[in-house]
This record gives sequence, structure tokens and C-alpha cells, in this order.
Amino acid sequence: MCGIVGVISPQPVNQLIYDALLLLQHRGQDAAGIVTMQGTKCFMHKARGMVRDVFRTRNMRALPGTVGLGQVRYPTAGNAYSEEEAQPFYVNAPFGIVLVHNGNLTNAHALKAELFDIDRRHINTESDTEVLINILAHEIEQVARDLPLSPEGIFKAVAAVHKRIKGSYAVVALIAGYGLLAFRDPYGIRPLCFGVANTSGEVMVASESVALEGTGHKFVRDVAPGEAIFIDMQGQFHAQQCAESPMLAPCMFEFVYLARPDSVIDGISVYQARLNMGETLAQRLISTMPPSDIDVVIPIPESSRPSAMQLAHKIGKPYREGFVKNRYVGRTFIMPGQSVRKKSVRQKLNAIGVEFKGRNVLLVDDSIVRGTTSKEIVQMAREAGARKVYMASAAPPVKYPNVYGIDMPTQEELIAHDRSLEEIRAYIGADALIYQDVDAMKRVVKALNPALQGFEASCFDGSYITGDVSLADFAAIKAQRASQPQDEEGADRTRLALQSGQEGA
Ligand SMILES: O=P(O)(O)OC[C@H]1O[C@H](OP(=O)(O)OP(=O)(O)O)[C@H](O)[C@@H]1O
Ligand SMILES: NC(=O)CC[C@H](N)C(=O)O
Ligand SMILES: [Mg+2]
Repeated sequence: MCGIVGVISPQPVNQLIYDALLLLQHRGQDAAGIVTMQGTKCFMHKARGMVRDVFRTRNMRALPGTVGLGQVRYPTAGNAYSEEEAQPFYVNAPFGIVLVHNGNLTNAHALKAELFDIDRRHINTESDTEVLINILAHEIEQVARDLPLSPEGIFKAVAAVHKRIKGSYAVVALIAGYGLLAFRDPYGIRPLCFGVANTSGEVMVASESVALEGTGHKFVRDVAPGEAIFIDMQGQFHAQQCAESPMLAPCMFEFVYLARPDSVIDGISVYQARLNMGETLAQRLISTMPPSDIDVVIPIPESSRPSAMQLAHKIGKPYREGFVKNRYVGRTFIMPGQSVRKKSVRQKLNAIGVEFKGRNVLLVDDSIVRGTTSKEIVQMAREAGARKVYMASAAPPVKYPNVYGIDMPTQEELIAHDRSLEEIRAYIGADALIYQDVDAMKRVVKALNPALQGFEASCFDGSYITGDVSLADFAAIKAQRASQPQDEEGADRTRLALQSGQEGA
């Protein structure tokens, strides 16, 4: 999950894109980039780091134009330490195209070879987004023989892209001299919506509605699964369904953890989804253990708060803030490398002794993935004087790798993949452990929008919604991620080795 945004406006857009990226920062902390277009000339600045660090005043001044794109990156292909893999990506032909992508292509490895052998295109990074932009460029080239390029031609190219690429993708692209294009994969796995500024005719496309609201845009609607929208340079809006059998099945993990609670995705309030999960978790808890044994319910900030609050309300126990979050430390789960994630839990969270001393506490988190957070936090609760420490997860056990844009490509790294409930409990050191039920979770989230046809919930149920991920795809994604440097030093070593010609060293 990355955060993406695109704007077309009568006014300069650099500041607007910056502001939207700040509102999407929770979706990617490793790199950020903006491209703007003035006439047909592109201006780009991208680098590793958070939005505030990447863009200085001089960089902002060098981004003129009334149309542009931006991205905050959380890598799921390639690695976090490569500046070249930061987005947007650019290709010079046809016309000049820039593109930002949220998601992960499951057949990037095969497409890379195909692009070289058949389309005669060279891919210079490990990023699946570079593959994606080249596929789009190739397909636009096929329809661009008759100029000028028409919206129908562009939609035909998107239809061809849908046929070639597999996996998850929410995309915003600019075609120089033509306009802004956005499309979403046929299952709508990753979110994408758009809104307008009241009077000016300005249109913003973004990963989450919070980016629209926070920049003064009125939410219009989500881009439908498989749909493409195109706004030409005159501000004319065009839309077309480009997939053969689209189906609305968004990623469940957006509702569990990834998205901001104040966003509405595919008609579902993320906050309400989390409240509902807290409610069913409470029911499960009541049927598993006597709530009378619990003195206090404590959330693990940040994302678990709504679920924990609702659970506490439901079981009639006080909800207390027992951990303080250092607001200057980012999200742990999306940090690259296990060692930095582990260190960050203690840097990020600190216990307030008085809420723990002599009490039986129920800690609630939105999810337990690698167990990094829960193991540390249970220990911290004990160190703070808790008598009994119970742990509850508002999401079911995460047992299967994700190949659609959440960076957990290997099953072995998941705490729940081959352990029983009792083994997980022992590993994290809790006195009891309660998990959400998969079907209950799906039921209470779907209840918020009956039009949903399903969920991409593979990390919980092992069912991959696109139905076309082969064993070779799993293996390629896993091997690709495993071969990437796990820390800054490793990245430096790889870079040096490549510079001195010892590829793969
Ligand atoms: O089992 P793990 O591998 O530790 O992953 C799960 C944890 O990571 C996330 O927190 P994070 O700190 O990323 O973000 P948050 O502040 O939004 O909760 C999530 O909310 C869980 O707390
Ligand atoms: N999390 C994402 O959406 C990542 C986008 C793309 N796969 C990358 O690694 O840059
Ligand atoms: Mg958390």
C-alpha cells in the first residue's frame, strides 16, 4: 500500500499535491515524489524519506504547472533503499507518460521478460511499477497510430493493460499534452476515489477520501473496479469500464490497519468497520473467557483504538489509554527490515504505570502479523506491574503471504502460519489470547455496504481473489523480496558491488 494522488486544475498544483501526500503519509514512509507538468514539460522531484524531509522550498519552487501527481512509497517490490524505485516513474514515449502506482503486480517477473523480448523495452529497476508504466506506454503506442489520441483510444489501451497485468493496482498517470488518467484493477483491491473543488473545475484523484477532504475537495465517488477515468487538458471528464468481469472485492487489510479511520472506502467508513470488528471481537471474548476477570481494556496505539473502544463498551469494562505513542516515530509495520521494526516498538510506545499496576489488563491490537508489537507490548505491560496480561486481536490470525501490496511475501515470517493458538500465546507471553473470527469479520464489514461482492482477504483465509497466482508467481515474489538488502548497509554493499561490476554480490 502506497498513497497516490493526481490533480488537474486551472491553478498551480504543487502545494496541493504536497498537502495531499501529507494526508496519505500513513500509507508509505520510505520515499515520496511529485511530478508536475507545464505545457508538455515534466518537472519531477523524488527521494527517499517522509514528505516533510523530501521536499524543501527550492524543490517545491521547481515544480510548476497546473497538473501533477504524487506518491508516498511503501515498497512491496524492489527495495526501500533505492532512490530510482521511488515514484513517479517516467517514460518518454509515446508522448511522455508519468505514473504512480499503489499495489503489486503478481506477474511482474514474467512481464519483464516479455517487455524485453517482444516489446523491446528495457526495465532498469526491480520495481513492478516500472514494468507497469512500460506496459501502459506500449499499449498507448498501439492506439496512438491515429492522432490525436482520443479518450476511447486511451480506454482501449487500459483494457489491453488489464489483460496483460495481474495483481493489484490503483494507478494515476499523466499523458503529456493530453490529460490525467486513473484506473483501478478489476477487483478494486487497492482503493482509489476522486473529488472536485467547488467552483474551479479542479479534480483530484487519491487513494483515500481523507486526502480529498483535507485539501478542500468534495468527494464524488470511488473509481469502480476495472474502470478508467480520464480528464483531458480542457477539463472534460470521461469514464469507461475497461475490464471484462469486474468485481468489487477490496482489500480487507485496508479496513483492519492500512487506511486512516476517517476515510471512507467503497462506501464503507473505515472507522465504523473498526468499531464493528471490536463488537464481534467482544462477542467472541465473552464466549471464550469471563469478562469479569478483566479490570481494564487498553488499546495498542494507533490503529486499534476504535476496535478496543467498542470492545470495552460491549463488555462493560473501562477503556483506558495505557500506552503513550511518540508521535515522531512512524508506523512500525511498514518500516523496512525486522531489526528496525523491533527497535521502533519501544521507541514508539511507552506504558503509563498507574494503568497497569496490580490489574488484569486486556490489550487490544488491530492485528498480529509478525508478532513484533505484541511480544514487546505484553512484556512492557508486565514490567509496568500488570497482574495478568490478556491479548486480543481485532483481525483473525494472519496465516498466508500477501502478494497484493502488503509487504509480507513469506509465510515463515508470519507468527500464526504454523503455530497453534496456544503456541502463539506462549510466544508473545500473554496469559490468554483471543482472535477475531474470519467470517464474523467479513460479515460485519460487508454489512456496511451490501453491494460489495467479496473481500481480498487472502492473508486471513488463503484465498487469492484474482484466482491466477501460480506457485511460480509466489516463488518469484518471495525470491525477489528475499534477495533485496534488508538494511541501509546491505543496500550500500549491493550498490558498490554493482558499480564495480560484481552483480549479485
Ligand atoms: O505483529 P506485527 O508484525 O508487529 O504487526 C502488527 C502491528 O503493526 C501495526 O502497528 P503500526 O505501529 O505499524 O501502526 P499504528 O501506529 O497505526 O498502529 C499494527 O497496528 C499492529 O500494531
Ligand atoms: N505498496 C505499494 O503500493 C507499492 C507499489 C510498488 N509495488 C512499489 O513497490 O513501489
Ligand atoms: Mg499498531
